[in-house]
Amino acid sequence: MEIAIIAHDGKKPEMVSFLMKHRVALNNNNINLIATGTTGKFVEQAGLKVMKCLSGPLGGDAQIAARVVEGKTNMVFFFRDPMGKHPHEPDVNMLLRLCDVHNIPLATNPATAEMLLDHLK
Ligand SMILES: O=C(CO)COP(=O)(O)O
Repeated sequence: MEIAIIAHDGKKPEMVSFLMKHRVALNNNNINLIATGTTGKFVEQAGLKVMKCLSGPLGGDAQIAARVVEGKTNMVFFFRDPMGKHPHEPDVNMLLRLCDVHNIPLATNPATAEMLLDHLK
């Protein structure tokens, strides 16, 4: 199973600590992580294996949206910063919309992501 992980800058530390907390569940369920570029770097530095796309503003959200459409990504954890403005907001909205179009579970905060992971156990 493939889970896409994306975090805006203000949420990257939260994403890393979320993944570290759940690394055993991620391993046990054979989950492959894919991430936007900078989120992926943070996660790699924490010692986890992750496939990296381009950075979000350079099209990383769009690359992940394409994987959702193609049926390659099964779940998306997108920790958005509700306080921030982002130049690539249209890409972000496209990804969220396509998750709904294709009925792909989407968590925009750690509490929801935890519930989705619990469901896999
Ligand atoms: O901007 C993002 C999502 O919209 C995240 O991209 P990065 O992981 O490259 O910072």
